[in-house]
Amino acid sequence: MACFFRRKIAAKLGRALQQSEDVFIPALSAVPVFRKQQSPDFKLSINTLRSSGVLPSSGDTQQQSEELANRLKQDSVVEDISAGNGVIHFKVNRKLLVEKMLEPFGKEDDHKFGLNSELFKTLKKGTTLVEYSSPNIAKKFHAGHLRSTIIGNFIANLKQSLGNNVIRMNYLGDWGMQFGLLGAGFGKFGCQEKLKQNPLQHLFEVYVQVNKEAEHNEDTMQAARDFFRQLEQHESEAVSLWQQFREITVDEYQRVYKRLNVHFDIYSGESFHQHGAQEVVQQLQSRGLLKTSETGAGVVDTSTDGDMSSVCAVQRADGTTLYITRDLAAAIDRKEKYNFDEMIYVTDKGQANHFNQLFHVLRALGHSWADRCEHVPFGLVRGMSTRSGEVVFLEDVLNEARNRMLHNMSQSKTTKEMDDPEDTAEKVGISALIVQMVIVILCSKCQQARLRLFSGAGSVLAGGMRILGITPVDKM
Ligand SMILES: NC(=[NH2+])NCCC[C@H](N)C(=O)O
Repeated sequence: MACFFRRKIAAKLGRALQQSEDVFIPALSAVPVFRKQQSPDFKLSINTLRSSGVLPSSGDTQQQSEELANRLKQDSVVEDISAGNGVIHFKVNRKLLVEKMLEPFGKEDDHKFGLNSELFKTLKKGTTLVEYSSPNIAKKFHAGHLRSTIIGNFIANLKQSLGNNVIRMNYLGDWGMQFGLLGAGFGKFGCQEKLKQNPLQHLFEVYVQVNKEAEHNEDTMQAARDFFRQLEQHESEAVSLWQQFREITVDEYQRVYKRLNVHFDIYSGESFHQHGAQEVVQQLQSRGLLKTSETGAGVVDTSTDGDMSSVCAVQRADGTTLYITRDLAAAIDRKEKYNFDEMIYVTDKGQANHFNQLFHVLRALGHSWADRCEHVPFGLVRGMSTRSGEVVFLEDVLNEARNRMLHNMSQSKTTKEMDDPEDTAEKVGISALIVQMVIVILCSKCQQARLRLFSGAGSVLAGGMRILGITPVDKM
């Protein structure tokens, strides 16, 4: 696409100076996007033209650029031409830019765009399990969860388009002491009516209240411990309350994920792997891999020299298992159930060490497929907030995106009258949210690979972003 515009500008220069357009191509460079909204698209270097003999090398470059710029006229391709210091700036026609960007999409079947290339045909295809989103019941759905949801879904879609059999999994934080607190707190502060009306909000409120009380009330803490013990021993009353919390949460999330066009094949969770976690500890023990730390915790040596300089704790001193122990059991269970060829975990980079340790211990247990497990980390983001305050629920973020778009539409002179502005705002607002996150990944990958942004996919997306007026909130 950049080629098309570069040629057009070169031809224009060729006509003005009565030269072959080819001599101007090396002097024309595309300006990386993301600078300023007002920045030009292409720059012509007067110095390059002087050294290649197109312009005389004597004389003032500033004057040369002004003279040349004055001889050029705007047309249907170039909408603005201006002289800078030793350069001429060109801005191309916005409508044409969009048309050119979208052109390749129209040529092929929408869903097959770019997938008919030889490279893609030779890619190995298999079963890919992608685990993403994975919020914790009764806790905040934070910015990291939102990113995981969008990036994970993007990866899953990409893998699917490439011909893999994709399993989309949500691994809920549905186990642990927080349920002891929630179980104990629900008896005091809970209300079935509110739970039905606004489940996530109500569970969160109960959780916050009971936490506050447990801070200074030992009885509450004891009640929480008791409730969690009852859960671990599968006592029916405790289990049925827990089950209700879980089901209601999953239903609610499913409803909200729909707005993002996100779905999961499986809602798994930490709760499924309590038993497996104990088994993992036993396997570690029987292989002589389980050591006892000074505090009495069960640990695995993950150091390269075998000197315990780095260890992974898998069991508390009281015999209970941890987050990572459940992850070990979950990974083994997924391999047995789905026999994946690769597994991808999408979380913020704060968990990078957790996943390194996870893969390390899996290998130590003889699971060579751990080499085909991958953690896709993304940068941590500052807390999310809406105009009405800090964000707790995914739904608030989506509503905020829609409302801001609705507001922008009402402010814009060019917005035409619409049948259903709310619906349009929903689609454009949520798309902006998604594109904004995806572009950040692509940009960071482009930069890592030292690619210029104004090339290939980067340019299409970055151009689209610029037209939509979206700026990435932060860097990866
Ligand atoms: N298999 C995993 N550990 N996945 C990530 C789970 C994320 C976790 N629930 C959290 O909110 O931090």
